[in-house]
Amino acid sequence: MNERFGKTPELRTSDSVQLLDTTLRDGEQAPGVSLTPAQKADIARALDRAEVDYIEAGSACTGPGERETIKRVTSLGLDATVTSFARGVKNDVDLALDCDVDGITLVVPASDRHVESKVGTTREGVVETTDELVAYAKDHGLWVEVIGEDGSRAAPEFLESLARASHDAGADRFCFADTVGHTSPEHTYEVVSRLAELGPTSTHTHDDLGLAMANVHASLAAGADLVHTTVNGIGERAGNVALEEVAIALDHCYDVESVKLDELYALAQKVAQATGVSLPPNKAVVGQNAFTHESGIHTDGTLKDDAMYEPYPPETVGRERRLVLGKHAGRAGVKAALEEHGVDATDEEVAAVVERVKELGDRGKRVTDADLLAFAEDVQGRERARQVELLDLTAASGGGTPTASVRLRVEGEERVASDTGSGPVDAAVKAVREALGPDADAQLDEYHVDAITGGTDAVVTVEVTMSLGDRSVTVAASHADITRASVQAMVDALDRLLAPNHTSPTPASADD
Ligand SMILES: CC(=O)SCCNC(=O)CCNC(=O)[C@H](O)C(C)(C)COP(=O)(O)OP(=O)(O)OC[C@H]1O[C@@H](n2cnc3c(N)ncnc32)[C@H](O)[C@@H]1OP(=O)(O)O
Repeated sequence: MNERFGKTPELRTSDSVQLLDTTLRDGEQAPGVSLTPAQKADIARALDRAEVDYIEAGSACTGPGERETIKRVTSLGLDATVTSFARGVKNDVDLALDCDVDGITLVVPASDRHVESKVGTTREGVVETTDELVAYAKDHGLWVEVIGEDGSRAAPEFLESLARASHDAGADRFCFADTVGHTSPEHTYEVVSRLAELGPTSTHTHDDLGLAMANVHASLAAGADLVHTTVNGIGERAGNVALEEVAIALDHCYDVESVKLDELYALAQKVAQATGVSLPPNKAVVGQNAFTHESGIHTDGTLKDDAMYEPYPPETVGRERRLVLGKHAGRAGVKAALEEHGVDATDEEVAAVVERVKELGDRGKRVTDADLLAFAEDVQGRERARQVELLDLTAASGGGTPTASVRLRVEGEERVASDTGSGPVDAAVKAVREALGPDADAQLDEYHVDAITGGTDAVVTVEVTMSLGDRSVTVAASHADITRASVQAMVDALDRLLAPNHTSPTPASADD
């Protein structure tokens, strides 16, 4: 817990908070997202590994395909309680039952807009249907949470009578839903306080005003003890509150355990990959920059004390700290980066490398390990024979199987190889590996493509991070041909990794 910050605030947050993750239902409702049965099963397993209490696997009413997918999740034998969304319609409950779920989130209209204009009923009609369907679902052995849809725009007294009717009919809990993400923490606190008097209360928040997290904490302070989340905050429109943010905030600020924190990063990456919704670099907890330090003052402070510029250690959430270089770099960071690559440098040499790093950074460029090492070689007047050089590359795709051939010079000897792949880049990368044989036993840890200019004639920059043993190197290459840029970056990274690691400081000259 955060001893560094002293006293835990006296909020009425329950000692135990459960999470219902709805990535597979509300998360999948994000425009353009559709998960295959295998992807849903894979994400469900990862959520279960993280010990999420409830997994909403989908909406059984959507169609036969979705029902097959939900069945696939329910057949996994997970520890989590697996639920399906159901409208206030008996057939939806039956369809959920067909999928062998453990429970349902029964969504009934709560605001007059939803009651009258959408569903075309009355408040009394909603209470009556809720009463019948909760009793029906409970009779069939389901865990039932009633969600009053658009609850934040509903009349609080009606929401209370709906919650009371739900509990009276046997519902396990009632959920306050800020369906359109429009409300304030104060309103949330007031309404949830009233609902929590009536029975177990959950909260479902959306981020349209950027208040999803604030409203979660207002709900918890008001007595709610279950939070609906999605991984990476994906969901309808601006999305839902993010699982990883709720979990770390509960742990860090209130010492409340909800899920296994060290599973969060792997989970976030899995969901980003499956949904195609990439993680913004500045995303809390799981964004690329969340534990990356570039500015000199921060890097220097972090090198002196890990906690200097971090709220909690990255390992807590399954991550590692990164120190990178750019226009804000200082001597301490550059010296540490050089040492990491086995380069000893005098203070004067470090200062000269810092100057080069800043010049490159000023031009808006990312400063890679390869750039740093090239600056150091230049400043120290070292000539370095390349270990691996790309002499020629031919790649063909479109129509037949993508194929690529490469000609490399490896330690003075020419080597040629060709291979096929899922695309020209894959084929070329395989051909490089083939040409290098066991020498290329390096891992490709990260591969990132950026189009620098717009249009189909764009120059692309490919940045790769490769590692061999305990050495890792980041290299970028730019070219109008993405295959060429990819292979060049990979060859340059291998060239660095295969080079002898240690250099000595330049002997001080008589003039020094
Ligand atoms: C808060 C949320 O996130 S809501 C969840 C959103 N999820 C989904 O929409 C799941 C995917 N949806 C679907 O596949 C389809 O919309 C279906 C199969 C559910 C329904 O399809 P259709 O019968 O063609 O209806 P359609 O989508 O046009 O309209 C939705 C219907 O649900 C009704 N409905 C909406 N909410 C509720 C509710 N809480 N309780 C009861 N009925 C509801 C609407 O009144 C409308 O009924 P109507 O056709 O009689 O006016």
